[in-house]
Amino acid sequence: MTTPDPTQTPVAPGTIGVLFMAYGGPESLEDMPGYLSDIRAGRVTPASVLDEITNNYRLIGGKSPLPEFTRAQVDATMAQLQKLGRPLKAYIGMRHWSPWIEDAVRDMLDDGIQQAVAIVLAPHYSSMSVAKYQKKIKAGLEMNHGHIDFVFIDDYHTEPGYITALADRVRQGIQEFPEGERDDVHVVLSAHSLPVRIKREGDPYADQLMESAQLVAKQAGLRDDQWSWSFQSAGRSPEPWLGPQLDEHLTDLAGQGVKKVVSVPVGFVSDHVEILFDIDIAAQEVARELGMTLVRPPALNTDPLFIGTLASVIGRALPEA
Ligand SMILES: C=CC1=C(C)c2cc3[nH]c(cc4nc(cc5[nH]c(cc1n2)c(C)c5CCC(=O)O)C(CCC(=O)O)=C4C)c(C)c3C=C
Ligand SMILES: [Fe+2]
Ligand SMILES: [Fe+2]
Repeated sequence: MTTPDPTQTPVAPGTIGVLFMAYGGPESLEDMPGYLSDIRAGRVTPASVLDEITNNYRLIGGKSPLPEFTRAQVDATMAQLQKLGRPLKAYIGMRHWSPWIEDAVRDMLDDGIQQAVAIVLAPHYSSMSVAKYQKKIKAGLEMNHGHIDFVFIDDYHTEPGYITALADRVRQGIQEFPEGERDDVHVVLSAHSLPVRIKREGDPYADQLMESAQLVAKQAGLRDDQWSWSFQSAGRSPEPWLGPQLDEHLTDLAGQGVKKVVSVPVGFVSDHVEILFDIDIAAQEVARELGMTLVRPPALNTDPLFIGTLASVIGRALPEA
């Protein structure tokens, strides 16, 4: 066995780290108590909530597909970035499960990375989402007594490739209905809810979502009365969360005579429980009970336009050569 030379860094000098961060997801049902404990910041998860969420994951295959989609998105984005001819190395860090952001930062320090770009696989900024990922990077640096010059990408919610990819999804969803019925289809754009208090605190999240939604609707050529906004997947805490929630919203739409719905979540960039359970199972059931047909086109995942967006945003954030 060879002893590693401590003076030899494993990456070429000048290599820039690209840290991709995502929410993280359980790899098996046994992970659920630990995963929920991290999301709930150590607060005990009531048994009924643990059972309910574990069952939701059971219904989508017993694990989260998010880690695999994240890896595929990272590989595809790095393949695009390679064309720039710059020395880059990708790292993946999750906020709520392994591989943890703090561990990715330690790996970067071990590799001798001095400059890096950090991006969250979530296009909209909030103090309760993107800011928390960035805080974890800082914690990782402190924990390991290291320094890396990070460029933080805060948001990319108006990027043309991202908007076009979503507008394509909207059109794809509408085309699932017979030609003569398409004028009656109503599009519901949505994103993860957050507690209402973020609005009082001046958080840009809700405004950024609305900007994305308006751009998508315009690009998809929707009439103003042909689309609407809804939040989804509110957490189980007693404080008020941003609404309307998807189930209430579908009920309202049904009351207005809407029978055909296309659901496009604009805040999520890959398939995970908030889409596969909250929309494909829970919202579908509500729609069925209301006599509606609900179509949910595929998530962005490795859509080339979305991957091109990630590569372009990261490329622009790279430090000067
Ligand atoms: C913009 C903010 C959030 C995004 C995006 C988000 C994505 C996301 N969430 C889950 C799974 C769960 N989230 C849960 C709670 C929860 N989520 C957010 C915010 C975002 N989540 C908050 C503020 C909270 C509440 C935390 C708390 O302190 O209670 C939970 C726990 C159960 C619950 O409260 O519903 C789960 C599970 C995934 C998979 C996901 C994907 C990107
Ligand atoms: Fe969450
Ligand atoms: Fe959630």
